[in-house]
Amino acid sequence: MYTSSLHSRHCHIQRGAPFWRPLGIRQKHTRWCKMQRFDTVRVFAGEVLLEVKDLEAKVAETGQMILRGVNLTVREGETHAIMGTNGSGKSTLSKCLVGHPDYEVTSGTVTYKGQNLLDLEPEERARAGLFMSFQSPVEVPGVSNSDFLRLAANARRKQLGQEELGPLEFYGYVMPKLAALKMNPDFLNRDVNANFSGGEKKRNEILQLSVLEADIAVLDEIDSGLDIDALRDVADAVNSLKRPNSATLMVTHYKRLLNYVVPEAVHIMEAGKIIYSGGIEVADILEQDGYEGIKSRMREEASKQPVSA
Ligand SMILES: Nc1ncnc2c1ncn2[C@@H]1O[C@H](COP(=O)(O)OP(=O)(O)OP(=O)(O)O)[C@@H](O)[C@H]1O
Repeated sequence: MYTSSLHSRHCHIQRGAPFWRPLGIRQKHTRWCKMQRFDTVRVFAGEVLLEVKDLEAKVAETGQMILRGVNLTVREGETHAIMGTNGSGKSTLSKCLVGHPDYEVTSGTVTYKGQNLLDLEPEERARAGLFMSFQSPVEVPGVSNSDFLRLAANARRKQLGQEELGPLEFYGYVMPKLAALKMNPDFLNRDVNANFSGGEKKRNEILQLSVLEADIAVLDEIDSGLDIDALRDVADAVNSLKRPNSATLMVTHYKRLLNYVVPEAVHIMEAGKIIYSGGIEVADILEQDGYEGIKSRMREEASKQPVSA
């Protein structure tokens, strides 16, 4: 267990708890925690990895506005889940983060490890440790998975100042990763995603994440189309790839993924904005009462807010 998760337990504040308990693990974090009034969102010590502020974006071709002011802060060691109705903009947000050319950011900022992410080309973002798994990964006939993965891994290693891997060295590097993901080594010889089943494509996405050793993994519906065993394998793999200084941002419709990859924060998107955030209980409300349950919780909380003079 790493420090941040240990600390998160100490920092898990229940509504009505009389006082903060001094924690003494990391003074800086303690001070930061004391400034916050969190309910059940767990708080971590890590530095801010990704900060999205007032992000607005449109479809480049049609000009249709999709994101209408997204705010999100992700710290090292955290896992966040983004949920929301179909068409609310979850995938668009993910794709804007990786610089997908279909979208144009019209205002707002995205800071990643202190630098302006929006200034970077998509491949620079990937080399800097930002990874996105797509809902429908593309097939690349004629390019073997091993060549593709080795090229991607070497680009990232170069960025990190590490030695590039030759074909044999790469084999030694990737085999334990395949084993950890319970993937057949045949995956390496097949063309990228070509004729892969839906579940195989999802596993292949996670293999890419594992090979790239990304610092922030944006996983768009990584659970869709998986049977229960595959869901567990993929979730185990995602958990095993977490590091104290990395973070995971998962888009999902279903609580079942969050039973395995437990997030510190769950955000609800609607009409291009995050309208509500909380802890895992948000996913529970959604599962039990749907989006009306979230709205009713929002109304309840609003009614408890003191009316300003
Ligand atoms: N490239 C595009 N061209 C045209 N419209 C788009 C494009 N990308 C997204 N949209 C539109 O933007 C809206 C948001 O789409 P997005 O895929 O981000 O939603 P989502 O929340 O991920 O939905 P789902 O849960 O169904 O995957 C939708 O109305 C969609 O039709």
